[in-house]
Amino acid sequence: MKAPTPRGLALALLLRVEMGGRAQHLLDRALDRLDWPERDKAYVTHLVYGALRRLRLLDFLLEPYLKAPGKLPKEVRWALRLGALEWLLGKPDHARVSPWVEEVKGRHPGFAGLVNAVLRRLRPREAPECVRLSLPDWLCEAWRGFFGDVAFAEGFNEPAPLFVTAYREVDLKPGPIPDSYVWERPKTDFPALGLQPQNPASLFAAALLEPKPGEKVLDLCGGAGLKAFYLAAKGAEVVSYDLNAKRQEAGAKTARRLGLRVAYRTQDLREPLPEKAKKVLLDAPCTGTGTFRAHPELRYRLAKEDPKEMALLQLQLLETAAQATEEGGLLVYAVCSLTEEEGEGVARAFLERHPGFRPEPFFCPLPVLRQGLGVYVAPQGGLDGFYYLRLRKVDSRA
Ligand SMILES: C[S@@+](CC[C@H](N)C(=O)[O-])C[C@H]1O[C@@H](n2cnc3c(N)ncnc32)[C@H](O)[C@@H]1O
Repeated sequence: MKAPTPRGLALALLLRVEMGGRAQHLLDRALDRLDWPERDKAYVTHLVYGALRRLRLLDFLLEPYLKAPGKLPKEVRWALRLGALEWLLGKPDHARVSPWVEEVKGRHPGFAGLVNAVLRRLRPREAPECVRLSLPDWLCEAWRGFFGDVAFAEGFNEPAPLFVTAYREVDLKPGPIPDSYVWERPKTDFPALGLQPQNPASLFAAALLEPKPGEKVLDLCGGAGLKAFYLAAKGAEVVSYDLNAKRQEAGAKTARRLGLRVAYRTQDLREPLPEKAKKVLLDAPCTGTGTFRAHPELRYRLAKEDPKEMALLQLQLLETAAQATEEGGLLVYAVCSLTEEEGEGVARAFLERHPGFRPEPFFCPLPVLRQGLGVYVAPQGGLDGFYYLRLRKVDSRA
């Protein structure tokens, strides 16, 4: 069988994303197995992420030249989108058109002429803002209403630096908060170097608990325990709870490799916990609208009702977290989402029912998109969008 070209691999991966796969996972798996030069791997990544991040805009640019784009063979449609992406990014015709025509010739020869003609005819076209940002209209409008402006979403289209949290002394470029660094080499066996890939906005949720040596901390919805690693490294005694035992097993392995002690317990957190602590972190499941940079396909899969539905689960989990917080203690609620419902909406509903908790102010060293009861972090400079609410339990009777 003919070895795939980087363009051919990008086409194949995009077809799999269209069938429901996750781009990041598919790319990692495919590229790990290939001994291609880094340049070629980076090109595949650039094409896959680029096409998904600008999908609505690419379809808008192609629209005047295609009668029924939905009826084209899927590979032809992706080849057109990728050719349009390279046009948008300023690649000259001679380096852009014939390579995509060749890819199509090998798969659907009858469409090679069409691809050639369309890619040569592309012209600038003024797109509405939500199309330019490749956001679904419902989310774009909700963001415009809540944040006043949606321009921040352009941050999702920036290339993502790879951030790592360091559990050893390292000589790397510092990230935007302590313990966070930028990894500028090819991916590697990170735990062997005392490193854990982690977005600084995610790390900051754990830092907000200000963990002290010997303190007991509950890490709720801890998943593999990425935030638990940080808390344990600061000397806290961490118990990490999650529903997903498989994720926890993988986390326990990484914790051992990093030389950190984390206790894992598997439980559905809609049920009360058997223990309490002065410090509790709830990193709740969410719609992930702050992670469109790393997961560009997610935006096309969400429905308008999802944030509201997710907020109901988040409130239930926050109830468990509140009960597990000792009087005088700190409770941090975090989500990697930027919707009103999952952030301020949850905060308002929770505080109405729990007058014994009050928001505990904090300084946010990351770019702030909006501040209310909690803080929304802007997805800028490679940061994921996040919402944090820090609460103090002042009276356990109320
Ligand atoms: C945002 S992720 C957590 C990421 C993790 N804290 C980290 O830093 O890597 C949300 C987690 O909530 C867990 N989860 C969802 N519903 C749950 C439930 N009812 N009870 C316990 N965990 C749940 C998921 O398994 C997932 O690991």
